[in-house]
Amino acid sequence: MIEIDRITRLYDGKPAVDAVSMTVETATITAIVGTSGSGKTTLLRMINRLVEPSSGEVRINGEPTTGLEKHVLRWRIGYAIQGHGLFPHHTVARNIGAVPRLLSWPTNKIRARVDELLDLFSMPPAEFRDRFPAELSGGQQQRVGVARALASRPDLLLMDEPFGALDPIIRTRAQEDLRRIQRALGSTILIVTHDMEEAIQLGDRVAVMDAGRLVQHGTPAEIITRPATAFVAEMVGGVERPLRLLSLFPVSDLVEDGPAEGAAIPEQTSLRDALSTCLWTGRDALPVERDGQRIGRVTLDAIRSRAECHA
Ligand SMILES: Nc1ncnc2c1ncn2[C@@H]1O[C@H](COP(=O)(O)OP(=O)(O)OP(=O)(O)O)[C@@H](O)[C@H]1O
Repeated sequence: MIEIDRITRLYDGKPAVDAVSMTVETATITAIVGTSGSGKTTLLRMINRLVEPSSGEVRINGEPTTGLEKHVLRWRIGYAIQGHGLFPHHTVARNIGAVPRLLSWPTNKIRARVDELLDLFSMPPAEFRDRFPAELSGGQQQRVGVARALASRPDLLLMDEPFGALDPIIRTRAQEDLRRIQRALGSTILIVTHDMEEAIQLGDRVAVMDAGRLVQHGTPAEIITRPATAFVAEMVGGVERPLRLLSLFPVSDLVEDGPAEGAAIPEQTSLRDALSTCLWTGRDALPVERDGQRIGRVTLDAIRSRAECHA
């Protein structure tokens, strides 16, 4: 568990981050979202002490970060940034194994960890281990950057706009990969983004920053249905709120008995995609299946009631 306790950073007497407190549970993703200049990067960098707090403290599993040497802290906290920051003259394997090597892991353990991570990121080790960063696509470089940050099994992974440079299709893939890998490894991740869509897709919790303050911290559904301030409501976006809400839930939440015509959809389909299918095919109910077996239906009416944000 990571506890951020009334952490503040002043520049020229003015707070860039103003008494922010937040608890991050182990094995979850928290997305910090806010407009430019709201203090997201400063908050993130105070956690690994790239920026020293003016006041307040951060505790990792109960231990204040001020009690740890900075280099030890950097090993325990992975850091991935936009533009990946790979060493250009080192192979993929050396890049990923950089921190484990500093920690004097045995060579075979480093190699096994590098291969495990490359497999998880869908980059076959035999093909990619010995390449140099310049021989990779932008998306592959970004994956190696994240793999490197995860290599030593850090207590926490900090990510600052890691997908900012990727085109929209690769970006969606990268988000899905991160979610899958985070679940597989049980990693604890704090990710900074200015994109609310990314925050609600990726975060178990979303933390909204405005002018250095944490204005709301909750589940994506809470942020969408009960925005704490006008600023949060604006960030979530008026007309898109119902669709964003529907994207968070699978069809299995609303399965009921009853007739429905046409092709079935899998139960893990999002309600947003089910709505699109209803509208696109002109049906007001869709059969739902699990492992190829029909388990019931979902209706347009049920989807519509779930989409109500009560704004
Ligand atoms: N080293 C510094 N010296 C003076 N002011 C700074 C410094 N670093 C950040 N600031 C100020 O602190 C505020 C928060 O900056 P920060 O980079 O944390 O915001 P951000 O939310 O990450 O923005 P962006 O999305 O544009 O990166 C800004 O007003 C910025 O100008």
